[in-house]
Amino acid sequence: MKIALIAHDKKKDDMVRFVTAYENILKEHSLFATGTTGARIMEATALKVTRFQSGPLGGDQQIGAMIAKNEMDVVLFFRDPLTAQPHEPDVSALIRLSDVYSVPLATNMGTAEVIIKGLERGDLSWREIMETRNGD
Ligand SMILES: O=C(CO)COP(=O)(O)O
Repeated sequence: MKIALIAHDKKKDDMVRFVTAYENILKEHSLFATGTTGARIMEATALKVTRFQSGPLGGDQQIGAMIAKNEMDVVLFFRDPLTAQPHEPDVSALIRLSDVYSVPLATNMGTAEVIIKGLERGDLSWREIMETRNGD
């Protein structure tokens, strides 16, 4: 599965704790991240992450483009609901596209835990089945 990992600045410590706790599950998947989030994850773990631009410089849009091509299976986006973001339109666009393509999206750690446990159990394998069918 292709998984996007994104965290606003005040949520980056939470993201590092999260990926550290679930490193064994995440290492089985292809990971993508916005620039600074990806750098923090790679500093803290042995996970390999494909990094895009930093969020304010277009990283959310790059991940959005993958969603629009149905090339992203899960988005874990630890948003900071208490701080205004200069690139709020990009954040909203990413969330909107996840809904357009029915991509499982967590915007906080509680939901991310549910998704990651579902991922481990195979609850999201329908996405791979759909990809195989669409590729026919
Ligand atoms: O701003 C972000 C998402 O909207 C995250 O970007 P960085 O990971 O580069 O900090």
